[in-house]
Amino acid sequence: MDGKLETLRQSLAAKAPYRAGVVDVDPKNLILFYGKDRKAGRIDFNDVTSEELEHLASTCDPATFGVKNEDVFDESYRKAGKLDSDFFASRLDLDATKLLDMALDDLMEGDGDPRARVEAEIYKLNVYGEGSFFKPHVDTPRGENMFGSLVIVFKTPHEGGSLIVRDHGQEWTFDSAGAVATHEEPCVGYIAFYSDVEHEVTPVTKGYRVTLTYNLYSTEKPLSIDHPHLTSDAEKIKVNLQALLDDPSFLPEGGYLGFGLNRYYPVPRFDVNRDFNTIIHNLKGNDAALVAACKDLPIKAHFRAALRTDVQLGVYVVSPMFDLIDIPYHYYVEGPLTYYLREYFGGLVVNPRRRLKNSNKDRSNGQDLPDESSYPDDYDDEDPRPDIEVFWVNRLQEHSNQLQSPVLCYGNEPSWEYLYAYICLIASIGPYGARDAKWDGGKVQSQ
Ligand SMILES: O=C(O)CCC(=O)C(=O)O
Ligand SMILES: [Fe+2]
Repeated sequence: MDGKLETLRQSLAAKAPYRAGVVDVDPKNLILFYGKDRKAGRIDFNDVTSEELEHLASTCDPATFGVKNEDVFDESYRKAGKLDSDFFASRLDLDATKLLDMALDDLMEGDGDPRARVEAEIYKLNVYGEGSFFKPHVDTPRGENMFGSLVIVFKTPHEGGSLIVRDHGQEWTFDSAGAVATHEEPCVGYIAFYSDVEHEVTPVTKGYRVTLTYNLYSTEKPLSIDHPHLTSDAEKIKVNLQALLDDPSFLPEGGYLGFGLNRYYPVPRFDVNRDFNTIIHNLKGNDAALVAACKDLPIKAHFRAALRTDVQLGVYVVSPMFDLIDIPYHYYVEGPLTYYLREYFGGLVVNPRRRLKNSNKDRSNGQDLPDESSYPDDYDDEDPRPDIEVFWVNRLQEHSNQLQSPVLCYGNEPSWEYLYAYICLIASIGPYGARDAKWDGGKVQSQ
């Protein structure tokens, strides 16, 4: 059973969250117009002088960024020039370059033409002179369907200004300056990444780095999850999950499986009755593959937010959108948060950590989210009994107790409308031999 579980876990692991490269561009498309008054400037990136780049840089405003809902100017965090989209027009034709087709093939899961499901909206022009940079941040979500960001780097003489992307403890560096410098033909560098991924721009050490940023939205046509044509990743997950379900020693009486999703999803901040199941249309990468696999198996799965309300006591899974950050202070002083989550927000206690009676000693060996499902007789009566026991197939992320991780507070735009929620998938399975059982999640409403 352990071997099968490990194989399944491996197939669920997050894939690289970005795609970068260089594409040939028709030289006619490398023209940029810009200006904030009646007299517009024009730059031809096929043959650009440093005086022209200096003029473009001097037309820019100092770039600000968002810390929570405040627009902040702080050159120790972000030093760059920017132009809002009203003040420039690029002749670059994204579709003609085919770069989105290449990038999205990897980033989107599901059948059909990924390009047809994505809209790219021009966002800003940035100019990084010598000593400019942007420290680690996560792009601010501007809608539930925003799933990615795209940065285009023009071929100008410059050094430094690499994009570093960090995800699930891994780090990747894209030296866009080097990549465009060594490409003979007229070209641009590009990097597309999921917008919930942490990234930074290292200091430019020479010349001017000019970029265009785009927001990537998924359009009306989501992946056809109801009749999924399983991609090879989804097929792998399905086969591995099936093997586990076919094992008589795995949850012989049936129960709940929990899957921590790999990515964060934007949810409207103020909609407390949010049904998380709408994220199904915007799933990214292996999260989409997992859901497609579940749809193809006798598994009833539902999205929930997981909040670790008290490090000692375990996890609450709440149904509607719930903004932990905005919980009034008196909730904490008048009673345990768990009570409110349970009474008012449809929260369920999941696998509280075990403590010995009359002792604060933690029996779970420091494991935050224990997999075992037995409750011993010496269970501390003051700890809440679980509403449901969940077998976590893969562990929830470290920061699952916060709907926003610290780095998520640094965005590229102040916004309080959407926030990235950490969502998990809770699935019910029947006993061995009859896995096709009905969802029976206690207070969890089936959708
Ligand atoms: O200009 C770049 O390379 C990236 C800029 C960025 O990360 C942003 O504007 O959010
Ligand atoms: Fe960014």
